[in-house]
Amino acid sequence: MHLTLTTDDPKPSYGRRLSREWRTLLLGLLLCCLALIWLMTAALFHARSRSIEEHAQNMAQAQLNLASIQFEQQFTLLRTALQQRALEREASALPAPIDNLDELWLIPPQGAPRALSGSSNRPPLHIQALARRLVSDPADGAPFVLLPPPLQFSVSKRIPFLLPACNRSGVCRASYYGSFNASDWLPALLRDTPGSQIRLFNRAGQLLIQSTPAPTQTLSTWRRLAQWLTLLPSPHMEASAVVPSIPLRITVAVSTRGTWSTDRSLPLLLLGSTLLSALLAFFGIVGNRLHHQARRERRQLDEHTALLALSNANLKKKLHKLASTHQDLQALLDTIQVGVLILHPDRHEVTTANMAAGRLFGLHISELIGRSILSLLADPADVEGCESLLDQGLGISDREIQLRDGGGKIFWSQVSMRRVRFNDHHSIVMSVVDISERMSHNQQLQREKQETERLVKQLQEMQHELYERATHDDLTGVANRPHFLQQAQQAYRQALRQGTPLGLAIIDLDMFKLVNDTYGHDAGDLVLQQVAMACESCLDEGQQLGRLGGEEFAILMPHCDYAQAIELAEQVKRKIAELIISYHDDRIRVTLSIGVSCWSPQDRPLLIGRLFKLADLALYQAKETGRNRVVPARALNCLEP
Ligand SMILES: Nc1nc2c(ncn2[C@@H]2O[C@H](COP(=O)(O)OP(=O)(O)OP(=O)(O)O)[C@@H](O)[C@H]2O)c(=O)[nH]1
Repeated sequence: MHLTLTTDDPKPSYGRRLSREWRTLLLGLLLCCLALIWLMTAALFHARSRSIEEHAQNMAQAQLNLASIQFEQQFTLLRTALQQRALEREASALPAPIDNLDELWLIPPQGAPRALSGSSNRPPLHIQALARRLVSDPADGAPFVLLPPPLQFSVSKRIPFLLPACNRSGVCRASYYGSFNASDWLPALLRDTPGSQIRLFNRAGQLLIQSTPAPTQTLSTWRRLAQWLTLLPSPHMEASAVVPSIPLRITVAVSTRGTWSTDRSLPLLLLGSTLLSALLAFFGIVGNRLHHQARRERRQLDEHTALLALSNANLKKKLHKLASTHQDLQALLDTIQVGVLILHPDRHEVTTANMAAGRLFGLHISELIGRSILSLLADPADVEGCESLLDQGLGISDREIQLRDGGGKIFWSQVSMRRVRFNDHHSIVMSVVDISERMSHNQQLQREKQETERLVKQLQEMQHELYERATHDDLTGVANRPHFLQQAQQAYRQALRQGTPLGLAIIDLDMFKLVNDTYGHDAGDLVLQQVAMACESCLDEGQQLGRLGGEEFAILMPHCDYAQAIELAEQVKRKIAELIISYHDDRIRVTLSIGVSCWSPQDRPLLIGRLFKLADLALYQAKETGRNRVVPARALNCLEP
């Protein structure tokens, strides 16, 4: 399975990148091997150098031994010369000594003397004369100390390298310097040769210092000069020996600085150059990759820049178009007398508003823009409701909402909100109509309506009361005579239409005058109320009780024939006869006399008054026949309905 990466920018395949990494790895390994080889070479070279140094030190020691022998010979000659000169001076005058030891002068082989100590820069006459004499005759016969000329030796050794083409050789050169400790022999020498001069020559055999020091001062002066002469740049090898025949210590110092530096630094240079090459190769590879990457990124950046410029131009065009559209929209909105606000779909902030909206809220349009519409809602419940609806993307249609204007004043408004797409952007268009005046009228109307409803209700109650008063008996609450007669007329008409029977019973309390006379009129009223209630309790639905006047009542019984009417009358009579009415401490009992009449469909039509007349005749008959009785009208032979 091959993995193929496809992008707009062609990149090397995975296999090619892998081989490049392998090449880099192999190059690194090769450089490491080379560095290892050069390290081994440096170690071998260092070992060889150590052997050469040992050889050079042996050579120096041998030269030192040779110098010791030469010194011994020189001082033997010196002693002999001194003894010979001492004998010769007995007959000749000694040259004027140089008394001032603090003034030491260096007399170069060619040139003017130079002060080594003291304050005078100009040499005195005797120094100038001495210099002239020494230049003309350096081998003057005055006593002198001669240091041997510098010894030089050289060693040469071939140093093979591992690489066949590289044959190198190292050369060691060293200079011989001598110093001596004159603490023992120089005072004795000066004592033996009083007034003598000491001359100091350099390693080329040229006279440097000529002096006749006092014994006590000469020691330190000469030690200082000797130290000055024996200064070495930086000795690395040192050997010393004591000349056995004279109190002289000879020190040989061999400077190797600069001798082996070339050969010692060569492996280090090679190693450094190898490491530097490795580093350069590494940084070259990395730099190459970075360069390619930078070029690729630069190309991508250029493409992105071009795309950005293109989109920027398009954006400018759209912005320009949007600005002109916005101006048109603003002009259009300003012609509308309804407040219109355009809101951000998510933040619900006002982005555009017309002048009518500004007037509604008492704010300039610029003050409205940026405000959250939720901050303009006065009722927290509306805030929650509107926020929920807007978040769900739903709209609001003609909702009556209380808004708060810029001064904090609350006014009623009719608000509609709808999410629209305008210029490829979603927005919420909100229309606001001030309905505070209408709401005030509505509230006034509502109040008036409530008042009217209250009055109507009161009127109805009064009407009902009037009706009740007009149709019902004040004392017993049953239908009064006119209303009962009216109802009897209607029931009769209905019986005629439907062809159903209609029963009528007229009831009269027996001996009621006696009740009034015995217990009083109030007791009579109570009896009338209790009798009416007892009679009503015996009635079925549709049957009607009425008070015809005084102690006289009547019962209208639709759909009842004679038998049913008589049965009901008997029931009422029994009920009243069993009724005991308590009045204070008295127990009052009354009876009824009832006359019953009935119209049947088989009968011929009659006036309702005739039916009453028949019942009344029957009642009269009941009174006449002993009271507490029910007498049907049909029992009266003389009467026909
Ligand atoms: N307490 C009271 N008495 C009334 C009322 N209306 C009529 N009366 C009395 O009822 C009595 C009727 O008496 P009467 O007509 O003589 O009849 P009665 O005494 O019942 O005798 P009979 O009918 O023959 O049995 C009268 O005394 C009236 O004053 C009323 O509303 N209240």
